[in-house]
Amino acid sequence: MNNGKVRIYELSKELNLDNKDIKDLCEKLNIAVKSHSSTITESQAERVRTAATKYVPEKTVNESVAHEGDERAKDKLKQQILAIHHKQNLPYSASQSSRKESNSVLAEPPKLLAKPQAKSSNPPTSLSSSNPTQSQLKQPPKPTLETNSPAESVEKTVVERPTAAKPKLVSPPSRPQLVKAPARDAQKQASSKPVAPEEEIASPELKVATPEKTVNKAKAKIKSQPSLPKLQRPQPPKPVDEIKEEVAVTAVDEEVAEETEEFDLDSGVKKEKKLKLKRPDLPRKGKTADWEEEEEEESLDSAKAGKAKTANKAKRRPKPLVDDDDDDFDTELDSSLISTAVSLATARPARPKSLEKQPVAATANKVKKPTQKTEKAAKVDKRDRAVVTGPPESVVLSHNLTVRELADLLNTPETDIIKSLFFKGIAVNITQSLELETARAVAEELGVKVETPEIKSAAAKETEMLDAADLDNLQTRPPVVTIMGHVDHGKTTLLDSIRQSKVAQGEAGGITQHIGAYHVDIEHNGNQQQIVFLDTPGHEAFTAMRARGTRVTDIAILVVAADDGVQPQTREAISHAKAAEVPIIVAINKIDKPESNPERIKQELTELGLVAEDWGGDTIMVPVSALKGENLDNLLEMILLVAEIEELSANPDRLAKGTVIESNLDRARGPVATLLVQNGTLRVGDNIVAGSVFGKIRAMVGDRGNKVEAATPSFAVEVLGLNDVPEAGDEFDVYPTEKEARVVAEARAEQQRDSRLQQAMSSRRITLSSLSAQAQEGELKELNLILKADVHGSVEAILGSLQQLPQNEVQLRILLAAPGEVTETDVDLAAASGAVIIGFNTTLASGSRQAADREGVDIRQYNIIYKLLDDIQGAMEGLLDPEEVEEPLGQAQVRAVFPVGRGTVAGCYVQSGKMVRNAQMRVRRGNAVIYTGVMDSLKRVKEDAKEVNAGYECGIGSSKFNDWQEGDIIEAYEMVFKRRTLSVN
Ligand SMILES: Nc1nc2c(ncn2[C@@H]2O[C@H](COP(=O)(O)OP(=O)(O)OP(=O)(O)O)[C@@H](O)[C@H]2O)c(=O)[nH]1
Repeated sequence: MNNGKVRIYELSKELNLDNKDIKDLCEKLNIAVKSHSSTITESQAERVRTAATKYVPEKTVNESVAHEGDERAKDKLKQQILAIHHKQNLPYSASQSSRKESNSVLAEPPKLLAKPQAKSSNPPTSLSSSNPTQSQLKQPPKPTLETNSPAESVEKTVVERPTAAKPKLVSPPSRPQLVKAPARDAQKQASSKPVAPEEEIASPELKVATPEKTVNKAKAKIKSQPSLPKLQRPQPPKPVDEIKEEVAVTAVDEEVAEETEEFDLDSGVKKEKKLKLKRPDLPRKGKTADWEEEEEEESLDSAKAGKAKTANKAKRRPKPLVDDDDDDFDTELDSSLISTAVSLATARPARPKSLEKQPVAATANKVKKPTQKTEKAAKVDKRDRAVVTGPPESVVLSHNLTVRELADLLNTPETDIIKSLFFKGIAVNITQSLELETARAVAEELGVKVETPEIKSAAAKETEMLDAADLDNLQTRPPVVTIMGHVDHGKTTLLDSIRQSKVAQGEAGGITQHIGAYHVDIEHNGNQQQIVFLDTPGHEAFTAMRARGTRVTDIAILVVAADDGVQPQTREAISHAKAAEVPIIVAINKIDKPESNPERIKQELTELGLVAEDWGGDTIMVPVSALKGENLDNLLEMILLVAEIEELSANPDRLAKGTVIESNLDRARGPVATLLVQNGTLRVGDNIVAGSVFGKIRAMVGDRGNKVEAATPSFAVEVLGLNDVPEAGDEFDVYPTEKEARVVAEARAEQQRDSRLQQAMSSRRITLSSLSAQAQEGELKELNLILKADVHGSVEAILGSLQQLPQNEVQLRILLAAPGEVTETDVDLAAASGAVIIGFNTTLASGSRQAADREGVDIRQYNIIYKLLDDIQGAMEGLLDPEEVEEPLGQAQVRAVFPVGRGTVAGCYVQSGKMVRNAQMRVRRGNAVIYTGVMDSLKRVKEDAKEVNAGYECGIGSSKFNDWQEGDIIEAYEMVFKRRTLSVN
């Protein structure tokens, strides 16, 4: 209804008659109408309604509907015919014209294809069921909803599987899930949104190939499945204002119309209004002006439809939805309708991946080249949507994704993302994969909050080392044990004691610096058994390494000093072991000390969930003295006992695989790595790939410096022959042939290079851009560093610690961090970038010292991490601008005021400190400061004085202040510059 005017087609629906019938009636009643979209007055409409009660429509039943053989409601058929007529008309004629126009015959079928889907997805049951009006209303104005619609359309299509009986080709797909989630919430609600499985999305492609077949299939399916149209009812309405706005901008015309129709169908309310949004589906002759423009477009579109119906649609899309009943939008119904449109617009990403799987794309494949028009139209479409919707508030990023996927996720045109990356110095194309960090940077730049799924503890065992094939040939293997615990609780001493050697004595600063692996032979139950110990460092900076140690370990020994109790790293060790689901044995150490209190330790551990066996729990706790070697046998017994329970096994008769425990570049021997064999047997001559490093094992060295020919499961060996230094923590595999191994290594190296480059570029650019504002304000300082250390583990640990330093005012830039000697190249880099070189436990290659002297490069060498960190922090503080602070000098009281010339002088008594000529002074009267300025003159008796100390009288004057009063207090002070320390805020 519309300003007292009624359109013919509205009336036809209202009266459940064909437009033609209404036109006939009008003719009989002498009411002039041109077409179904013509309007008549309400009174004329009333006459038509009256006449219609007696009117018997001359209807011919369309064959295609007749096929359906649904004789249940003949009057319904009328509507169905109408619907089918419309539905098929458009695509058919479009494809016809396309055939005539071009050879791209395949361009059209997708629409047919899309239709059956759309149909099937929508609630057609209602069409064939009891409500004729509904069936009529269900006819979609255009079948091309999917053609240029992105993912959601596809999803929707798939989700809403064919359910109904007949008019499947007609019904537009409904989008209940889209309606639910207005744009910004779309991402958040992703989980609740039905997602079409890939294969289902792909199904349209298959159908494209054989449209008729598909249609038949769809029909068959539809017939066999009674449907539930009600389930697809549009969801909660959106605020009207918002709706209006979005509709006006996006003009999601046809989709809106279709949605509207569906809503009408289901709700049975306000159908006229919605129908107005709908494109009329009858042949258009003598249309009213309202329709002419669109009609014209449509004919044009039809003429080119063979290329892409989507193009037509997209072309029309920007056109605002102008209808004479705009003012009707404030109805509840229309709100719902628009909310559908909004969801479509917002939930639809710019160009979803799934778009490729849609009919059009599928067709494009066949036609070789998709029509430019389609693409262009799709772009226009995207732009429109982007304008309207914008990115969501937050997204969840869990893995690398392509530019296109990111664009989808962020609801942002791909071009914007490409542009953003370009400005970060990263040139990408739409299909290029982006690192998680890069994607995060882009998202954050768009103001989108990025959430990452909880990061799995580094300690978690990630890879199963056993394959199914190994199960037939499993043999017991020694347990791999990690000793963990707080600094100085006696880990190294314990291991040392067990090994009967003095490992602890050789350590710099008394701290274990990197993982070592040691084998211990023990007699157990009359058999010689072995335990492999991984010695992990205790300093908290080595958390990452400790986590890694846990990842390869079978049993964790938690050392707790009985005289110290549970400490932060004790807790941390427990959480690592728990994350890796590794059984824990507690060694309560230092029981030889008089102040030791094992029971207190048990109590503290109970609070952390480790309850001793003798306290009724299931955690084995063994009191030991590592220093005195007390009770160590018991501890080892317990380890073997737990190992037995764990049934540790591996298959030694296969090519080895395992984990790199440690690695470094040895000047004499080249890259060296300590490998823990976790399955199979590692042999000299094996072709190995560790991470992305290829190697042919030249030699293997055991933990006692002995040459080893083969290393069976659970054994750790140092290997030589790698062509580079692998990363500690990398897994390694042996390949049957060198060629195979090389190919794998090269592929991985390539991948890593790309990823590193991208990461480096993005982080660098991001740092620069995010810091540029501060730099402009002169607040930002940078300290460039080059870090060289003995092994990877140390590099990681130092980097981890450096990250902890506050960097809000001075930014640390690590230009290079790698294991190895400090080389001349490092010096060159430092000279070029004004960096300081930090060497940790490493030496200087020949020539680098001279180069450093020549270039004026500072090389600092350390072997204790605390010292290194202190120095770096000091250097950073040195870069801070000194702080200007007030330093009080003294206080004086005005006892008398003397006129001198034109001014006055205050006769004072210095109460504390001293008064200093030309110092700053503050004059207080009561609580108020009445003057702040410089003490221009200071006299002692009548003589000028530089300073007057406490307990003396003096005269104080200022050229700018004469208003002295008895009782005033003068505070003298000076401003001094003080070196600042780094603060967290
Ligand atoms: N009295 C006594 N002292 C011990 C015992 N075990 C270790 N210590 C002493 O405790 C100190 C630290 O021992 P370490 O073995 O270096 O401790 P750690 O846990 O390996 O230390 P980090 O490597 O720094 O993590 C040394 O002085 C040891 O002699 C023990 O059972 N009894």
